[in-house]
Amino acid sequence: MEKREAIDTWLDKHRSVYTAATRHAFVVSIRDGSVDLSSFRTWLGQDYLFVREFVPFVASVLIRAGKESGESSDMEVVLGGMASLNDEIEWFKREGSKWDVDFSTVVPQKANEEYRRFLEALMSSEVKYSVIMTAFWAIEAVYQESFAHCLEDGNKTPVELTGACHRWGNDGFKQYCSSVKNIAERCLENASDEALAEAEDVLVRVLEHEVAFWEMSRGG
Ligand SMILES: Cc1ncc(CN)c(N)n1
Repeated sequence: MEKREAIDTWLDKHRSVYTAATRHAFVVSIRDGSVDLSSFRTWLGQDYLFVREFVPFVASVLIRAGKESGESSDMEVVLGGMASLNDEIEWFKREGSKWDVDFSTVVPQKANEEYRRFLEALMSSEVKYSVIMTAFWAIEAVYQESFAHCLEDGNKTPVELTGACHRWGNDGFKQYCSSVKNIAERCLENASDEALAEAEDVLVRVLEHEVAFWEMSRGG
């Protein structure tokens, strides 16, 4: 296998789960305007909790990028992601008021808890840098691909939801995801067969968690 293209090779191999994660019925319903607003509110509350758990995960990626990468630009890319998470949390708070979602009363649902436990396990120092970077890319890329789809030509996305779509569907976020992917690909190029197998497994598991997260938002 051409290691440089590991991620794209895996995406081809696991195309059905990748499509399930990036073209989920919940996302498609935003794009075609049929979205159930109570599902959107559920997603908003649950994702706010997720993002708060995601911050320590990204902090651990940042530390690893600073210590292990050998490339100073890795740390800058992750730091950019950290800065946008700060804005994201402020955005969630504004949206919570707008949609009347009181985050202090939101209880994490099973899919959210399971995703959190998965993130915690990835924060272990035992997990290889190439594996954690692959996971990090996949988590961000699913949102980028999903919400960009809601902004593509022919969309009927309700105007009050376009803010969410622009948050992850904008070109700057796409560029950031591409930078994270380049880091992951560079690491995978030099990875052992064992690390490659772990990275592929983690990639699929991220996609499965993302599908479960959308399902949960729809009340599934
Ligand atoms: C579930 C989930 N996955 C990814 C992201 C993008 N940081 C998010 N906000 N929520």
